[in-house]
Amino acid sequence: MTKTVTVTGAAGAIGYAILFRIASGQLLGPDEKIKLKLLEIEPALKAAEGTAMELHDCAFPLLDSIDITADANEAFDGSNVAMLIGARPRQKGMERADLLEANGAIFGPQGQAINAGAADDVRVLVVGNPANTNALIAMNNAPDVPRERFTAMTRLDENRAVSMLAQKLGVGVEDIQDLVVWGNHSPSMFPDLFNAKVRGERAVNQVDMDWYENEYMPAVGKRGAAIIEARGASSAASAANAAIDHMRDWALGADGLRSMAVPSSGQYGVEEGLVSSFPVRTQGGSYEVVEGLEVGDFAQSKLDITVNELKEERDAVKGLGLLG
Ligand SMILES: NC(=O)C1=CN([C@@H]2O[C@H](COP(=O)(O)OP(=O)(O)OC[C@H]3O[C@@H](n4cnc5c(N)ncnc54)[C@H](O)[C@@H]3O)[C@@H](O)[C@H]2O)C=CC1
Ligand SMILES: O=C([O-])CC(=O)C(=O)O
Repeated sequence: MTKTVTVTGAAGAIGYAILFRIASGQLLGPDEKIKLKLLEIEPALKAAEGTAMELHDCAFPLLDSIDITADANEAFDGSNVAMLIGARPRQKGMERADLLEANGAIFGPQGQAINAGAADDVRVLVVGNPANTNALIAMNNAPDVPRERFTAMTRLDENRAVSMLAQKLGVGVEDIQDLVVWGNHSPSMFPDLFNAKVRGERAVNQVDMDWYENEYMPAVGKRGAAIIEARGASSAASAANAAIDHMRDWALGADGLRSMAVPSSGQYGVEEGLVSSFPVRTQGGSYEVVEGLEVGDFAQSKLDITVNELKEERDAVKGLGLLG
């Protein structure tokens, strides 16, 4: 079988880190041939061509073809997997509303192009920030695509949370299960140690609450900023890795609870339609939000903060007329 995988922002840092992994079979497994469609803005097309040359030079047996375009309709035509990575970064002096508007101008038309031409089984992952709200915009501009096909990435936050907890407790990352991050991909996100387990035991019982709230939560939430501070550029290889994890688990299934930002149908009191990170289980090419997990007063208060932020972002883009 052959699948069409569209990658936007293909000439960017995450694009460079993800394309080789996709073409080598790490996204959809060893039996799926890949047609790559790379979407870039005009000035970056040449750089995307350079990356395509290197992809050819790897002689990946699974790589069927590479198309490069600045036309969203062409890029999403027949797309089975759409990785929306390219976005407008915040620049100096840019207000939050300007950033939302600039990204609306990208994710609105991309949603329309997905609506017009993607394959019936298209699965969309938005990585470009603000990821949850960009996914909301794309979803609202694609009325014929089932809403649950639009997701945003909080897997990097989950992976960071797992790694930091493993280091704190001196255990392996494989000893930690079901560590889910809720809400927005922003410093307000909530890494949930109440439902997470370390070697089968409740994680929250193995840490100090003061460390959890005042060290761990901010460290997970602000890890992106810490990487920018250290590297002089935002996370790229780890973001690409998380995007592969997200999409592979969705397409091929995985054990345990995972974090995915998906449109709410009202679970856990999160307003319907908001794209919020939830605990999900993936199986057979689909995911479901796992209901009935413990959400005590502490967790609820943190969830309220991050979901309120999502509502504010939603109201802002709605006010700008970006929701179709
Ligand atoms: N959700 C998450 O956990 C994470 C999200 N990010 C976000 O991912 C995005 C990409 O990051 P990088 O690759 O490091 O940025 P980058 O600036 O290196 O690359 C972005 C690329 O997108 C392209 N682009 C801009 N507008 C486009 C459009 N309309 N269509 C197609 N391509 C377009 C640019 O030309 C550029 O090549 C950023 O918004 C970043 O904040 C980064 C890390 C983690
Ligand atoms: O802050 C950024 O631009 C990058 C990001 O989302 C992260 O590393 O979590």
